[in-house]
Amino acid sequence: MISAEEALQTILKVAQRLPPVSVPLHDALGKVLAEDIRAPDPLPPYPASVKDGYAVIASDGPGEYPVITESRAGNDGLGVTLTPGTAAYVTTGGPIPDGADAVVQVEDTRKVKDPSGERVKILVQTRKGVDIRPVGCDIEKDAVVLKRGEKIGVSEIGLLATVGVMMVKVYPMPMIAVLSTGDELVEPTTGGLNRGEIRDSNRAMLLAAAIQQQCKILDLGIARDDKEELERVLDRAFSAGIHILLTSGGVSMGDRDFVKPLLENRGTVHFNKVCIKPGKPLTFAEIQSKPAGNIAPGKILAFGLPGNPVSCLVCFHLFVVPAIRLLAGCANPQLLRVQACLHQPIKADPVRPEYHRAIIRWEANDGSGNPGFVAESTGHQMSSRLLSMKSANALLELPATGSVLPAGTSVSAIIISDLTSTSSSEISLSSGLTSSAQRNTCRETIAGETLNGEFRVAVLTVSDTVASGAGPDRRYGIACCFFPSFCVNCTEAVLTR
Ligand SMILES: Nc1nc2c(c(=O)[nH]1)N[C@H]1C(S)=C(S)[C@@H](COP(=O)(O)OP(=O)(O)OC[C@H]3O[C@@H](n4cnc5c(N)ncnc54)[C@H](O)[C@@H]3O)O[C@H]1N2
Ligand code: MOO
Repeated sequence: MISAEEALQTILKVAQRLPPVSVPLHDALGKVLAEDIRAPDPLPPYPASVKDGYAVIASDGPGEYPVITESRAGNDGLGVTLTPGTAAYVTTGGPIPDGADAVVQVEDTRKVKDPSGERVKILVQTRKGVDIRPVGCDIEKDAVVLKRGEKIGVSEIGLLATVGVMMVKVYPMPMIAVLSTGDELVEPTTGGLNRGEIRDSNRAMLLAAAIQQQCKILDLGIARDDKEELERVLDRAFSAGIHILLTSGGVSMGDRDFVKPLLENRGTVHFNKVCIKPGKPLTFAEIQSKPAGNIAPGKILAFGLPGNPVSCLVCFHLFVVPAIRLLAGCANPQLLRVQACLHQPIKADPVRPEYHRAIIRWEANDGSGNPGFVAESTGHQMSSRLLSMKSANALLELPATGSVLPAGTSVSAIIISDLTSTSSSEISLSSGLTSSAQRNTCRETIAGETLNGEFRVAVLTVSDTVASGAGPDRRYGIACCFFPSFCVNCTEAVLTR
């Protein structure tokens, strides 16, 4: 049996980045950039005011001056040059008129009533350059603002909008096909179960896990423990343009465990047992797909996941997630690890390194007197008990010592989900709320319409500079914050002036 590390290295050696594609800015969120992005122009493109106030000539000093122009955006004040003894009104981000070399914020000035024209009293002495953003001070012309291999998050979307990139070259997310195998399996919609039947949980779970990783999915349903049926379903999947195949069940020692022999027959099986608990019978194969219709041939990574639901999901996290990341262009496909102190004693397995399901949260005192992560076991760890996976956000890596690790022991924890949902601050805050229903449901009335359990966010850019085309609009970045998948609702919610 190979180790988890050897298994992962084998998978990562076989996996290859998918060829890049160009996608609209909206679809780039969460993907990995396949090109360097340069700024075509400097930001700001003109010397811009940092404050609402008055552009002045610093050496003029305090005193009363005529306001000869206003510069708010675009062409305002164009062609007007400040001469000694004059000032210009400017707003934050507005272009600094020629001749001016400093800005005095409005709080340090007083408007002077004068029927012959607008005048201002400058109350303070300023210095050359104060409250002016020189050309290119945020981004220099031709600077590389984003590099190939960087993941596109919300701020990266803002940067792409800033430099005017609306079609982005990215690595696509893989297409994953999911098949459950087993004569005992029935659809989750089945009401009463007959003897020997269980509802198929793995397929719904794996499809959800693939969606969570932003992958495209193909649901292959349930295949009976029948060699011909399995061959039929899988051969169809192999020519459907998929990049990853996930089967669950039928990889152990049963007389009808047909998945392994079929993968052997169709491609190269790299390993079929890993020394881990749970997940021992994990099988990994490489299949070369044949061209079909307009689908080009390619390499398919086939994972024969164990049927036990926990083993199946743990293997997905440990091996499939890094493979997805590599295919999707991630420079570092490895999983995130942190150290966490055990909340209670845990007995380690004597033979196989264990991936113990736990909920970790940040505590002001992790037991050592210092702040840190504390890991609480999800209870009984049998690989059929899916409840041991519920709410788990980490897999504790316990070496196969067979001994009891006392409470307070610091162990490595692989992060498998968002940590924010179990932060200790949230727990103490929510205890002050009257009911969980109040916490989870947003009731809002907009123009007489009641929206239950759904937020609608409208994003509007209010800026003369942006409206005149003189500055970049970063509303895409804000919309992405609210809608991680930048869905259709989002684009509907983005308004322009
Ligand atoms: N003689 C041996 N038997 C077993 C060994 C072994 O080394 N020698 N390994 C055990 C380990 S470890 C695991 S894990 C399981 C994995 O077996 P399979 O991958 O062949 O899976 P099945 O036998 O088909 O099913 C196992 C278990 O999981 C349930 N299951 C299967 N698919 C689903 C599904 N889609 N949704 C919900 N539950 C599912 C199934 O009913 C079984 O209870 O093998 C051990 N045996
Ligand atoms: O490896 Mo199995 O997944 O222990 O139950």
